[in-house]
Amino acid sequence: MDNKTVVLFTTLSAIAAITSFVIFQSRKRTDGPPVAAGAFPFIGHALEIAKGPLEFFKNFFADSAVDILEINIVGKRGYLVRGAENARKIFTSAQFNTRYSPKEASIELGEFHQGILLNTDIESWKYNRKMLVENIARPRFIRSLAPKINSYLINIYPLLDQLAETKTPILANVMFGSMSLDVIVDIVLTSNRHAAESYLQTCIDGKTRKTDFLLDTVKGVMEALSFFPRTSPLLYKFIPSYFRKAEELRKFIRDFDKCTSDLLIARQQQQREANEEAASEISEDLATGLVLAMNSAENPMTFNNAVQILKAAISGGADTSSNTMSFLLYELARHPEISNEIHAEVAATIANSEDGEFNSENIGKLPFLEATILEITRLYSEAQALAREVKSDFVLGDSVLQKDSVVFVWIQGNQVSSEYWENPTVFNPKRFLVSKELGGPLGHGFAYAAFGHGVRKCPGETLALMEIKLIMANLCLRYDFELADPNKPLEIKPNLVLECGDFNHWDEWCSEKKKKKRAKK
Ligand code: HEM
Repeated sequence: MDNKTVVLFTTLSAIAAITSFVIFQSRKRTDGPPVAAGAFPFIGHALEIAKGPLEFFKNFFADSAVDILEINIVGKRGYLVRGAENARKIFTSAQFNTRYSPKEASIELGEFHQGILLNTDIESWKYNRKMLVENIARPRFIRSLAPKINSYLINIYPLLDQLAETKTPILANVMFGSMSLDVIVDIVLTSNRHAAESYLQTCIDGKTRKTDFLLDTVKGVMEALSFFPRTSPLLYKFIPSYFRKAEELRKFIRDFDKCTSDLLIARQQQQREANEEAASEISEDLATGLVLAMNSAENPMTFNNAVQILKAAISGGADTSSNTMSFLLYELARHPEISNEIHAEVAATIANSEDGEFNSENIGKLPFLEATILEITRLYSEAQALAREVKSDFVLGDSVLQKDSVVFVWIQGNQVSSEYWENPTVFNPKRFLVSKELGGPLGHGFAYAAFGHGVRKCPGETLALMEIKLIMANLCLRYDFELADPNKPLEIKPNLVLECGDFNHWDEWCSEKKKKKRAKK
């Protein structure tokens, strides 16, 4: 074992597991930009089990002399790996095409040999992923987003205007949570939900927010995706509180299955009944693409596959985009100079647009906004570490990752490491304006991998970047943001994805006066 590799064996006794999980449940990060891992299957488990030596873990990774940390949990060998070069080697090797997920967890989540995210069966994963990508990453599909999102936002502005007028605080994470689910459901199903409108209306009326079945279900599913892979089955089989939690989460999984199945059945019915003209009108979304694939004469897609793909798109696309926009808004509220620069860029672009709207062309001409979005995904990476199975012995630096182990690439560690970034914890979008032609994810080198890389990289990356750009361009054009309580620390919850907590938010939208001044410019 060389000096770049440290071995730490943690023996998992039942007591340690129980203690660690209680700690896991109760821990919330409240400090600034996150620096430690805590998300994605298993890594949270690993770190929480080692709660005692947690500082020890952190220190290893703060010390750039340590690149590979070996751990042993429940008899499974694992490695936590940092460093851009190590990330490159793992992401670009053909053997790392399976994300690790304990079998019991995959079964609980309905992802065992089906689905996309935690599917370890290569054949069905490849098929489902290909069908998803063929639908949601097509240039035509991406182009169709601008009019959809513009018309969705039209109903939101009058409400935001009222809130700005009265300086009523709203919760950004609730607004973006609702908005991003509304948008993804519209994108995949052309179905109009109005959850964000309804939330903003309750803020105006001073009432309590109504519950939203789909939003709560998707949130529950995200929690289940975090809970089952991290929790020993011994706990949720035999300890009453865990048993109850597991039952509660299973209900969300069943509800989500039922809900997506019903939506697909409805779309099949709609497709059957529609005449040709009407059918072509609803053919731009994912659900229709799936129904067409099910009807295909050659190798038709099964209903189950279609449901899995729909579920992957809705669950994969809701929380990630929502948290990213919430973190972005938080930083914009703290950095008005950046918010103003984005405003100037979007205002100049819109001034040249004939209809005064963003479209698939002019939205591509916002380099500063794009850089700001990448910077926020660097500082607040939705996935903290990416897990891959090691299928055969793999030489990494001076070490050998052993066959049948699991390796976690600590992307957040790389993304805030001073080895790769100047003033790494400072929010500075300008660093993404300079193309260093470093290769790797989005051309910014392997120290940045917020959407992953390689065969398992995020299939929704283009869609997400377009969606966030459209929403943020429109909001930055119209409003300024301010924190209700600038002294309140940002609450970050490392669940499956990095969740943005409440930050009693932007109470002051731009005043009428400021809006008019901006409009004149
Ligand atoms: C800001 C938004 C988003 C972020 C930061 C994000 C990030 C990620 C990351 C880091 C991964 C793991 C990649 C890897 O292991 O190499 C992933 C996987 C995935 N994402 Fe996203 N994502 C976002 C939006 C979306 C959207 C909009 C969709 C769907 C429409 C989506 C669907 C998926 C799916 C299905 C996977 C699993 C892919 C596989 O295992 O083959 N994501 N995402």
